[in-house]
Amino acid sequence: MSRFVLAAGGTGGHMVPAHALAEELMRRGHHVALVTDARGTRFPGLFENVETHVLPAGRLGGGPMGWLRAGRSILAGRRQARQLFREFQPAAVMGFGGYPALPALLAAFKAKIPTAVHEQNAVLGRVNRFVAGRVDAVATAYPDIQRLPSKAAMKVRLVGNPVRHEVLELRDKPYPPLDHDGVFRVLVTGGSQGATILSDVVPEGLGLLPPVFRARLQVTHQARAEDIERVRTRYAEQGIPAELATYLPDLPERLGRAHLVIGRSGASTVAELAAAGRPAILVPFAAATDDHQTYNAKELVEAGGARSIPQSQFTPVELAKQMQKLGLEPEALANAARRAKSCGRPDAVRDLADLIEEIGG
Ligand SMILES: CC(=O)N[C@H]1[C@@H](OP(=O)(O)OP(=O)(O)OC[C@H]2O[C@@H](n3ccc(=O)[nH]c3=O)[C@H](O)[C@@H]2O)O[C@H](CO)[C@@H](O)[C@@H]1O
Repeated sequence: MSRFVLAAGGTGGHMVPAHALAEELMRRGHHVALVTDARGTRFPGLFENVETHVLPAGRLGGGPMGWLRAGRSILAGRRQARQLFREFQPAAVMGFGGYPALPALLAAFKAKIPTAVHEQNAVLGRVNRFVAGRVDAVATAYPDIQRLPSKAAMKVRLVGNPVRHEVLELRDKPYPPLDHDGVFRVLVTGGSQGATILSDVVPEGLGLLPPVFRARLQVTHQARAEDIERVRTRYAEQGIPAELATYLPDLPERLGRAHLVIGRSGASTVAELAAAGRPAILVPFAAATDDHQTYNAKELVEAGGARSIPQSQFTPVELAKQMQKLGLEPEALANAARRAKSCGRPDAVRDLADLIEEIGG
């Protein structure tokens, strides 16, 4: 039995994989403490049974004054983290990105505690890039990782992104039955926030498909609250049955029934498509840092499980064209589903837990 500290910034993208690892480590009989910021304590159902420490954390950048402020709060955070480590005596510290991970990792370096980071995206994030040269291991979600400092190249361990067990269970179920003339289910999702561009383009794009195919469509579309009524009207005008929601708590179940997904390529969405094996048309969020969503989509695209359309070229005509290129026939789609599934990494949590045990051992 060992003691481990997980340090993660307060957004879902960082907290969800950290939580999955915490559960696995506790299942293995270890003690776990979480270091995060105030936002990190506001995820219902996450880390409720885990000792949680909130540290001050400064954002990097923002001009000389910004750096000064960040420097001060990082130093204060590092002091608190060192105090925590003296009491908790962790065997290893793992960071998941986000600013609150930084003071904890800096404190671990100073105390000579073994460290690792996990990167959810295909481009190393700011904090992970900053510490990559000093940590003992860099766990990645994709085989090809951008902006990795060369001195960290030897430390990389490909593990994948943990996904919810409801999604993992889809891996053992077949691609949903699809007849040449049966219902065709499309799931449209813009990530945790929804995406207006999907609302503007998808109803029109689906409306451009051949009428016999259009008649088979059944759409679930997750949209931003301000877009919902407009999108509902657009589907109704196209004669396409569509269910609209701002957030789908039962997304895994809907993913299980979907024949095709149209969505953003946030780290978790991509991991879920690969875990479940669902073909997709992806529209990477153009303003994402270092264009990381384009890189996130790359593995699925290269495997033949998805097609990616740059946001600047995402028009109804292009969507209809890419859907036809992916193939709308049951055989082509089942084939794309298999290819997507080949990118899945269902053992991500196990491999992450093995890694932290190894560096802390
Ligand atoms: C705009 C932005 O900065 N996005 C980033 C954010 O993505 P964001 O959090 O928006 O998107 P992700 O794809 O990573 O995760 C979305 C998660 O929400 C779930 N879901 C979504 C909609 C819904 O109705 N129901 C539901 O359960 C999905 O199943 C998935 O698990 O963090 C990711 C991980 O760092 C990054 O890759 C993204 O670039």
